[in-house]
Amino acid sequence: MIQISRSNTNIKGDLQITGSKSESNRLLLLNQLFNHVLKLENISNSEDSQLMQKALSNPTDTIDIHHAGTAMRFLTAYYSIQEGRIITLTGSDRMRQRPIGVLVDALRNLGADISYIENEGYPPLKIVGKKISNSVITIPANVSSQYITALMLIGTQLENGLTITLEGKIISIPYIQMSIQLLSRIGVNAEMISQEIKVPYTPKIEKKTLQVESDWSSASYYYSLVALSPASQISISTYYKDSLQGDSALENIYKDNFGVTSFFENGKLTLKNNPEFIHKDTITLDLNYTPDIAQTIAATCVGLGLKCHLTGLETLKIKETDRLQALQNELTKFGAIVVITNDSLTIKGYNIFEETPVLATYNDHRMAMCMAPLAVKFPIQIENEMVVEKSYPTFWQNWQQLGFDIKHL
Ligand SMILES: O=C(O)C1=C[C@@H](OP(=O)(O)O)[C@@H](O)[C@H](O)C1
Ligand SMILES: C=C(OP(=O)(O)O)C(=O)O
Repeated sequence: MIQISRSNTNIKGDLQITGSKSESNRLLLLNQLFNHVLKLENISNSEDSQLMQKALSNPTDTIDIHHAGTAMRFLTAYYSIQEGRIITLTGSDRMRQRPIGVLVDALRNLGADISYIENEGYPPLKIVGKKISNSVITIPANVSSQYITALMLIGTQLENGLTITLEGKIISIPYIQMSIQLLSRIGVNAEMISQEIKVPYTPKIEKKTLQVESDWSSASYYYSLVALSPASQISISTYYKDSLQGDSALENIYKDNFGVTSFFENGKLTLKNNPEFIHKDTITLDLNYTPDIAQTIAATCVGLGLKCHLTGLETLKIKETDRLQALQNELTKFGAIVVITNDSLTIKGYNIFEETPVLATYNDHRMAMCMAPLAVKFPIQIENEMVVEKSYPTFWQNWQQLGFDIKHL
């Protein structure tokens, strides 16, 4: 457990943030599918990307991808088409509670041989790799976009390509668009028209060097910190205004709601607080396109004592933890009156709270990181702080660089 505090809000800093784990895990898998012709720069040093890399070079028949959702979903599709390999694909206790039935059903309909080792619909899986010849599939799009990306990535290898029809509400759309754009960058002309995605069979791609942009979800913690710190200015690299990552919506969300201005110059993103900004009484946002920054935004509201009504959060229950329940539990420790439903979180007001809240992290990196900015307001304690490794292993070092006092208790 750590205690994190600081004595002033005059925060200045210049940090290098690791590559996007979403871009990295897609490109690592694509590189494997295309015989390593891609040279990948600024690959994420996150635990999830390391697990992906290790899995892809692991010749054994049992692969444990721990908490890494993208790795679990993308590798399920990948091993399904590895002819002659039989794999047990497993993960952490939490991964065994994160549903995968929608993807398994789709792959089975394409002809894959996958069975459940313990509970129907959940990892661990036994996957018998085989040649898949079907090329048309319909899949519900309202549970996780990762299932759709997983199918798109292997679609490049199917001899008739793959046409995916999306059923129902499409959630986390920017992650599907990221997959289309990355495929396009390596020369695969995938397209999405309305509820249909087409991925052409692509036997081979050209050699190419690709630079992974730094992780925008990780940038959210600096947006929050600057929002809470009147005299602050923080620069983070390497980010571009024109991003593949949906969480780059942070630029507008924090400008319009919290008075944080973003300046882009030569890959450096500088965040400045506007002390004249007049906050709304209640922040209202639909975060369906950006589920991974919901925790950050809720915590920013608490730091500023603002009410909020955040919607589009139906996927939060099946992430690293039930994030809606976890947020309610933890934000209440700051006096927030929090109401949650299946897909929303509302802060209705505040009670007085006791000093130095002790915050639980639920094996969820983002529960630790979203709370850290609140330490500019009051000292906080965070349990199991190393959960951050899942996406951002140097998080606490970076906060020390910014002048935060971090004591191990
Ligand atoms: O494709 C991806 O890289 C991701 C998609 C999103 O998941 P869902 O589609 O399950 O919302 C997001 O929350 C996750 O962190 C990464
Ligand atoms: C939901 C996340 O990751 P995953 O689903 O890949 O485990 C996340 O990083 O917030």
